[in-house]
Amino acid sequence: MTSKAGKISILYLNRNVLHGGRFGLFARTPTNCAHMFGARSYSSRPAESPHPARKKVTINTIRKLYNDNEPITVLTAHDYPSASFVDKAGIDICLVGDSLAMVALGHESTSPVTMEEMLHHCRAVARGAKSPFMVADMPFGSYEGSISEAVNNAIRFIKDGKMEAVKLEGGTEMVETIRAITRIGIPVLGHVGLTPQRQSSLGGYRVQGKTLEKAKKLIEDAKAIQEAGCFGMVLETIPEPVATHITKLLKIPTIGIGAGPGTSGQVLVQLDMLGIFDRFAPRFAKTYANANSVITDAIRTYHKEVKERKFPAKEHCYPMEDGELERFLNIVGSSDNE
Ligand SMILES: Nc1nc(=O)c2c([nH]1)NC[C@@H]1CN(c3ccc(C(=O)N[C@@H](CCC(=O)O)C(=O)O)cc3)CN21
Ligand SMILES: CC(C)C(=O)C(=O)O
Repeated sequence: MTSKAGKISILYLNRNVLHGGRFGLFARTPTNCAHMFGARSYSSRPAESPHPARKKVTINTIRKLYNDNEPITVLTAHDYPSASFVDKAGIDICLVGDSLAMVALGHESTSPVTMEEMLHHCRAVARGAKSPFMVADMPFGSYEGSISEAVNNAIRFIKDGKMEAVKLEGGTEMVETIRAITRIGIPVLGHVGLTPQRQSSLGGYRVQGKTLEKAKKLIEDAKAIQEAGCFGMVLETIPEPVATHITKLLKIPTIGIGAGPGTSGQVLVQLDMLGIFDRFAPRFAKTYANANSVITDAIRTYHKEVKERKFPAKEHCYPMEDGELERFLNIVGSSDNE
């Protein structure tokens, strides 16, 4: 390597970091370099099956969790590694939320994300998570124009996106749409309260249902979409007493985000709870890790080690075949390599 090339660091996300040491096609074995350099064999775990035995979560499982009064866990994923984390951790429902527009694509709101983009993310998530029940957000503009468009787009999430259910925002005004989608056998997760796709008309990401009148409207919406056939619904950013009351009133599970502990389950955006997304932090977004600084520190160290020629070390290099090095050096001269 020339000294010039040695100063260029290229970001290469290591699969083993992302997957906690799961090796796939590119498995490295200790024999790659060890015999050449006499290095100690370094840690290498046996290949695991991509998704160790975990029972598939179906809509019946969700129903049973609800009947048993066991909290339902929901977490978003937007790509293959984030989906594999959801699966490995035992989460019940994996949501490909349109919040990916903001946290994974850098948009200012969820509105710009398209059907094609959502389907692209869904397919990656479906490859990464096999056990959770798989739900995708229908993006803004994909279900409001007409019922047939909504139905056709819901079908695309099942056929092309490899999802099992769809989520869509709205209350009484979405009843016919929800009915049409559930009638053809696609489970629908409703979403009322703060509906981010309508943030312009809500005046931003504000708490919803803070007055008696607005709480009553929320209750009406929740009852209407239950009646329309939703298997559950997200209650987003509403006062805890309102969410608890709605949960008691309904016969289907409520999944809260910023709705307090009285709902049937909880959902968070994965990049929020990992402490990676740092553009804003809603009050409800508890961080369970500070992955932003872990990742930044790791990349900083990599950058530094390349600049200082500490990486790659001998154990990251490949030997020639036995006896070939001497023959090679005889031809090219040994001074090059020292
Ligand atoms: N990263 C991320 N996390 C989310 O939870 C999330 C998204 N993005 N994008 C789509 C929606 C938008 N969401 C949001 C965004 C901001 C607040 C927020 O900051 N709310 C204020 C409340 C303000 C009030 O009092 O009305 C807060 O302080 O929590 C809430 C929900 C939830 N969803
Ligand atoms: C925050 C959850 C409920 C969501 O809708 C999303 O991720 O888009």
